[in-house]
Amino acid sequence: MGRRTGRAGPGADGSDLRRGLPARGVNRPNRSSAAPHPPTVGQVSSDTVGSDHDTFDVIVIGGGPAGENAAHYAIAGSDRTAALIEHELVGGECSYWACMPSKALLRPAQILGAARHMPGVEEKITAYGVHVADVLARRDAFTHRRDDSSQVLWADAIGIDVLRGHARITGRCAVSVDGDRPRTLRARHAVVLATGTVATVPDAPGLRAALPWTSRDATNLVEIPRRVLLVGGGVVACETATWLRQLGVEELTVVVRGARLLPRVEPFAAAAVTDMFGRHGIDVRFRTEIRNVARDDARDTGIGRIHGGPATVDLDDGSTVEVDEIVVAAGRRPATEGLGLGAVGLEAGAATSVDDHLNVTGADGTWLYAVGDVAGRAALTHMGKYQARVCGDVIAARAEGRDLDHPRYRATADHDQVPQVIFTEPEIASVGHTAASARAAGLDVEVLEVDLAVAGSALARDDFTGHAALVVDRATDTLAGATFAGTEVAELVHAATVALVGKVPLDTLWHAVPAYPTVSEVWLRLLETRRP
Ligand SMILES: Cc1cc2nc3c(=O)[nH]c(=O)nc-3n(C[C@H](O)[C@H](O)[C@H](O)COP(=O)(O)OP(=O)(O)OC[C@H]3O[C@@H](n4cnc5c(N)ncnc54)[C@H](O)[C@@H]3O)c2cc1C
Ligand SMILES: NC(=O)c1ccc[n+]([C@@H]2O[C@H](COP(=O)([O-])OP(=O)(O)OC[C@H]3O[C@@H](n4cnc5c(N)ncnc54)[C@H](O)[C@@H]3O)[C@@H](O)[C@H]2O)c1
Repeated sequence: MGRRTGRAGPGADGSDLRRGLPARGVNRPNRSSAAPHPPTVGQVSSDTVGSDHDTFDVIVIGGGPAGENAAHYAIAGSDRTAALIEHELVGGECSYWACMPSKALLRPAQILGAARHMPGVEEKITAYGVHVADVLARRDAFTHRRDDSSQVLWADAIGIDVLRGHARITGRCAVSVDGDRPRTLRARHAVVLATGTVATVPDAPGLRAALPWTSRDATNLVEIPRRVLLVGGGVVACETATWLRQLGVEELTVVVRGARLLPRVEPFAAAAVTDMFGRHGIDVRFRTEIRNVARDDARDTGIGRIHGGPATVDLDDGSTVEVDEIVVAAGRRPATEGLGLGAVGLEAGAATSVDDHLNVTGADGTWLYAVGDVAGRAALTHMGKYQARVCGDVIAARAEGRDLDHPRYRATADHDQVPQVIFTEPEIASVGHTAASARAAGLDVEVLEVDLAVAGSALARDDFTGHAALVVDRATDTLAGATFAGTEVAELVHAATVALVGKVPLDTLWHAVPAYPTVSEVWLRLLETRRP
């Protein structure tokens, strides 16, 4: 594809310029036959997927949410060209294997839970659980059954060339791509690493040979094992335990190396999830690791299918558990293996770090950037897309000779302003510091805490419970962090993010009056705790 002019200018986010296309994947999927069908703009042909141009203004390696947005922002409103190189599916981990399928699996049981606690509705559904086949079908609709053609269509429509194959840096501004048509590309302005992370499997004897599930199997499950051993106590492990139990896993044992679940959230929030696991009969073993795994009949039966016969797992608490599947959720490592970092003086296969312009530290000059999980900051889709927007804007500014003396050219939100929602039962929505991390960072903080019990929460559903905490920096009387743990609290966190990023003093927040009767009235209760 050659140079183009007159493209749409940058919007607030990559998604809003997918004009005329069904929003999907990391943004909003085209998920039912009722959804609009893509118009016949920019038909993708084999010529488009792999053009003959070898020089691009910008080369992005990795077509996940971060890579897509970086490419988009770097060229939007200009005649610059971009290549987006992807060795699997355009849309990345988030669209097919992580955020989208996992949240699609979790939501139906949440709705059922709400209905079960709503007089006038509960009488109709008490006896029923989720309909597993329909839940899996809805999940498949959200992941487009791992067909990325509409993502490619979007890229093509806005002037990004999608190249299929594994990319490797071969020198400054030089990238080779293997695949059907191996070629070497050159970048005029920038190369962006957006390769994400891959799941790690601990080195316990017999574990790898047992072919355990990783998060890819758990999010794309097609068979529901009756007995599962889940390894890990982080976000992936806790969300996975939630949907496995909801979908009918009968015996679920969670092996946690540390002393608690979710070590990076407020202790009260982690304790609420632990309590809920207990109530659902999930057996959580803290300070425990796998000592040995034996599985005679391990077979690669495919993603989300049970990988052979029963496995016998010896744990270092002296117990033995027999299960039908093992799920490993024990963390991830940056996808930098075989990426050629060694060719430009960086450590081959190692993690990268970046400065606030998203330039890779240790690289010679400003041509090499990293965004998303591989950048080593917050491993979250929204933060990767944010970094990508900053990175794309920086590339554009440098290409056009503009100076970078403007806040939009620095990824400052990566520092202590990161929001996250953990979609467990209860949900945990947080931004910024916990009380402990604030104190560890040297802040003098006051913590305001209340239970989530206002008219809005009582009206929302009969079993609404939760707890909220604001971490207040005494020096500025502004928020350093906020955590909400409770029923459907996800949407509460953005108000906290705005207050934190905007450095709104608490005296000013008093005048931000929450509407009645909404769950947001918890803000009033929190501020009331400070009244003399
Ligand atoms: C189970 C699970 C659930 C999650 N849920 C959430 C959630 O609810 N909310 C949230 O914010 N985050 C969530 N995350 C995290 C989220 O998935 C990541 O933060 C996000 O996918 C990172 O985007 P990325 O573009 O940096 O990388 P990725 O999405 O991993 O994309 C990287 C792409 O690069 C490609 N690639 C890698 N190396 C090469 C190469 N050498 N050549 C060509 N292509 C290459 C890969 O194939 C991939 O498509 C979840 C993660 C998991 C595992
Ligand atoms: N809703 C969301 O925002 C969401 C959902 C899923 C994942 N994510 C993000 O994806 C990233 C990856 O999440 P994750 O949960 O895979 O990683 P993680 O690093 O957060 O958690 C991994 C856990 O596994 C444990 N562990 C490691 N080795 C072990 C072993 N040998 N035995 C037992 N336990 C072991 C660790 O102690 C840790 O608690 C995180 O940044 C997370 O925030 C976000």
